[in-house]
Amino acid sequence: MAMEAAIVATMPAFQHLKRITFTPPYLLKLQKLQRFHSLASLSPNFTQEDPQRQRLEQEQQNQLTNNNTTSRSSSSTSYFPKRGQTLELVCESLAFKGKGVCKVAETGFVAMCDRALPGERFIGRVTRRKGSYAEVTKVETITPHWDLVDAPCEYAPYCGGCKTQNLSYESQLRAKEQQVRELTIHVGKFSDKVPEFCSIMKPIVPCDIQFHYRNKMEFSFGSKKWLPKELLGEKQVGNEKYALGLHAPGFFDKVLNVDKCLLQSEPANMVLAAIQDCWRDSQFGLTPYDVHSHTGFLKHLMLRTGRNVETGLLELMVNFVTSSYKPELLEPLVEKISAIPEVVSIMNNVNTSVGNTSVGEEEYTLYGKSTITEILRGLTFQISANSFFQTNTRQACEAEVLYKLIEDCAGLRGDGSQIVLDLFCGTGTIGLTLARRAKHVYGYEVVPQAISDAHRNAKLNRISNATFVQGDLNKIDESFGNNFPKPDIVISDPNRPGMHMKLIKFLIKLKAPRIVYVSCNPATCARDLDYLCHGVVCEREKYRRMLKLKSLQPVDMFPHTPHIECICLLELSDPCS
Ligand SMILES: C[S@@+](CC[C@H](N)C(=O)[O-])C[C@H]1O[C@@H](n2cnc3c(N)ncnc32)[C@H](O)[C@@H]1O
Repeated sequence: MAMEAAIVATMPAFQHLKRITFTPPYLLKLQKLQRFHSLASLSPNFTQEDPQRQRLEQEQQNQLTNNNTTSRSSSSTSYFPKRGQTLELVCESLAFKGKGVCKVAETGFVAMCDRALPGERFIGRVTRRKGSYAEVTKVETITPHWDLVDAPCEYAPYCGGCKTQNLSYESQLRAKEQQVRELTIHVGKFSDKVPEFCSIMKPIVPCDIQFHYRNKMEFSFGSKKWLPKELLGEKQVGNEKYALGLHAPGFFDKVLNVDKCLLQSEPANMVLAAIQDCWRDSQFGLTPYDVHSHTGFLKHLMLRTGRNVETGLLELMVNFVTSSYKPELLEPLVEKISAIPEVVSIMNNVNTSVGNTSVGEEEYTLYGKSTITEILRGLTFQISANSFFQTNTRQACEAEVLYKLIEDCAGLRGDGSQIVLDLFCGTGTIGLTLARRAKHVYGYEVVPQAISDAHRNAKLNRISNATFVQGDLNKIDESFGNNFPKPDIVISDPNRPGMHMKLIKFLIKLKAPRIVYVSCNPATCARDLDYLCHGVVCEREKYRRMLKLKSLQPVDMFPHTPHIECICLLELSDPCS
């Protein structure tokens, strides 16, 4: 096995990649016409040349175009509004990243608009052409969307996090379910005309609490405060233009200052308020990092909430990401926040790069311990600053919805005879919860800290039948698989870009009886399901269909945001092959 210790997951280009399935001539024509236009980037991790991304973008574009042409007159094909033109639009549904899919009433012309919600009639201004549709910004609402509710958060109209807070929760769920269904049909190429489709597509599982569910929030320090239009004329002097909060949508260099976030825990809000109260005080000499001049000290503030295993009470990790190691500068902040009883850990990640990442090259403990704990399906997990842990405590840990569904899909017999391969294992949460019923679990993950956490978590829970290996699953070679026995069950839980073609090829060739694909991006999920279930041709080799989609279960892990989690069960179509 040649797994490299590279930390950065990249998506190298694939030459020779094409689908086995037949493309009808009208689509080929359409694709030719649209070759130079592409849909909004799905993920910053994709490179421009990546055929996997290009194909997904093309499919999504076709999806929009196809849906569009079936419900409108032919006049729209020649119609294209100019940049800057205003249009009266009606939003019909929500698409990827929560953008509203909107139409011009007379022509059926499609425009995508951020923050447009289903049912809303509005005036939009064309900002750019994207293939066969336009991107617009909202100028004025004529009639509001259906199922309008008051957004409890004062920042909701501006903040990029909660885009649908003023849409009733039932409507949010409907929109998410519809989006998963559409992507599965149009990108995943699964027919909704076959009788089994209804039993495959499960209704979305709601989250029974819609606020204070996030156990991790990352805020940015910025040298330019983002202001709403009505306050733009106000003069800001000295440190008043500094901000700590969330990036305003579309502005990498402007930060919306926030004093609290309704998605995080109350103690996390206390910490945020305490820092807001003093960090601009000129006597401390603290400066936010400026993304243009690359000067300044404070980059990010990460707040993680866990639970004390003995008492069940909340415990908090505060992580300052700075551009250099100067602990004396952080001392006044450390003194203030360590007085909050829930704060058990204050960390400092030092990141000297000019990039925006919050993972430091060096990590220091400024106060207390270097990890916090959480309880999940009866096991204790220690989580360090940079390790992944499911962000919705309620759905993952308290109500145990997500992990119970994964366990049910894995369907382990429980006689201790089966091998589990846990791809993208993070701190080992899925693998360790399954280890109790398995013979052995093999986990793979790129972040070294997460692998140390996984080892520590196995030990902590007295689990000895689990092996965790650090490596980049985007860079596997032919020898991957030689170091573990053939698995009976594969769990794959990648982050938003989905699986690399190398891994997809490996999984098709592996012929494991069961794959549980856990995804936080229904677009890349649909693409990967298509590859796994319908086959691909890659580097002139054919990888034929081997797997059958048995169930697809959306779970709402992120109320008020556009994100959707899905658990998919795939089984070998012919176990004897
Ligand atoms: C969605 S998380 C899932 C973690 C874990 N399964 C859980 O439920 O806690 C995705 C994980 O994949 C890891 N990852 C991302 N890219 C990777 C790559 N190229 N190779 C291996 N692991 C990767 C991330 O560090 C992260 O821990």
